[in-house]
Amino acid sequence: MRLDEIKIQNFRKHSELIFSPSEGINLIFGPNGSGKTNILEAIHYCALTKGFNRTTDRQCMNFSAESFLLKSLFTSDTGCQYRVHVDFSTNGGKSISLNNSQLEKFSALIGLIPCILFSPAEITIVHGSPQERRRFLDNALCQISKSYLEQLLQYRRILQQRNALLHSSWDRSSPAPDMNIWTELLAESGAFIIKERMDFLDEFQPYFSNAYAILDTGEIPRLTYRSSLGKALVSSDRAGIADSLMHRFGEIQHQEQVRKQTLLGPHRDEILFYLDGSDVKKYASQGQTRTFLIALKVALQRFLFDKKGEQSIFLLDDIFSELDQRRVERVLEMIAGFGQSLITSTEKTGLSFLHEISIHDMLYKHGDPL
Ligand SMILES: Nc1ncnc2c1ncn2[C@@H]1O[C@H](COP(=O)(O)OP(=O)(O)OP(=O)(O)O)[C@@H](O)[C@H]1O
Repeated sequence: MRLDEIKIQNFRKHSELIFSPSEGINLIFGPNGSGKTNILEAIHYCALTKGFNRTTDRQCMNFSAESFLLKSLFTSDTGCQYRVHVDFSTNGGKSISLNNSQLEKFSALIGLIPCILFSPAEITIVHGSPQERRRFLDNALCQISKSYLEQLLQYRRILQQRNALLHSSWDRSSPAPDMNIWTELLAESGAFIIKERMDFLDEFQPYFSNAYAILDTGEIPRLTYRSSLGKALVSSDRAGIADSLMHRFGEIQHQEQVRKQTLLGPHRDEILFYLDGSDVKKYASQGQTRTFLIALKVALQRFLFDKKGEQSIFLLDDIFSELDQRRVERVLEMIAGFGQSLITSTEKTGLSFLHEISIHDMLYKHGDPL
């Protein structure tokens, strides 16, 4: 997949900007605060329907505007063209269209335009709460599999219903009458998610070990899934996981009624990151942590390609300040010739294999309306 063009109107710092990146590695350079990251975020919006981290649509709207508009054109490796328009206004909310058809569900876009982000803020994947690591895993899986995305949305709906039921049941000595139905639905949907996540980590591990070994030698990295079922998870097939969940829900029924929330399931699971057997979150240096993160992302690029047969667009924010020169060179070697990448930097590098473009040359001046 490659981005042919993006037109940006009233998004973050940019009132009007046009950018037509080349194939290969594009380096966007400009001074601090000139809006380079804002451009990557706009591309992220068009590919994955939202900005970075947990920013809201409103935060992305230019301070002096009432709306923003992003118009993008992507071409797949097989030559299919996708025109994605994202429109947000304070009155009308957000709408997204694909090839001029309004999307009823934004999730329909997920997976169509594979896109991977590496940014300094993403360090929360390693240092943040378990939720951040689950999000990394879910985002990767949702780009690979539509059924995973649908099941995840379904699971969230069931969880919400079950929690509402736990919350509303006034009689704590016995469960609400239809609680069992919701528990069964949750166990079934949860088992699907747990199984997919465990399979993903098994398959992804060699990709990750390879990428890490290219960036840093010596340590052995490992990714492990820790289910909230703990030792109660006795089987790794889907039906077995569902049985284990049902059994355990029976055991913790009283606890759940007292705490009024669902205490078990993929929303409580954890992904652990290790280097030579030590927890990365607790023991790794800053440099090791960043290397771990970039290895995760580069590995994901290869993994998505093998799964989907489509190259991902790689957005790399600020790698020059995040990694030392040797690691940056290795990353560039790994991504060169492998799809389209967009990198931000305050300086030109002069490297011949990069397409270097100043942010000032993208600012819209005169001509056709955006
Ligand atoms: N909603 C918004 N409206 C207007 N300006 C905004 C908005 N959100 C962020 N900005 C401005 O965008 C600028 C930051 O842009 P960005 O992070 O893209 O810069 P950058 O070129 O990547 O900088 P650096 O090199 O320091 O990483 C800041 O000046 C910030 O005030």
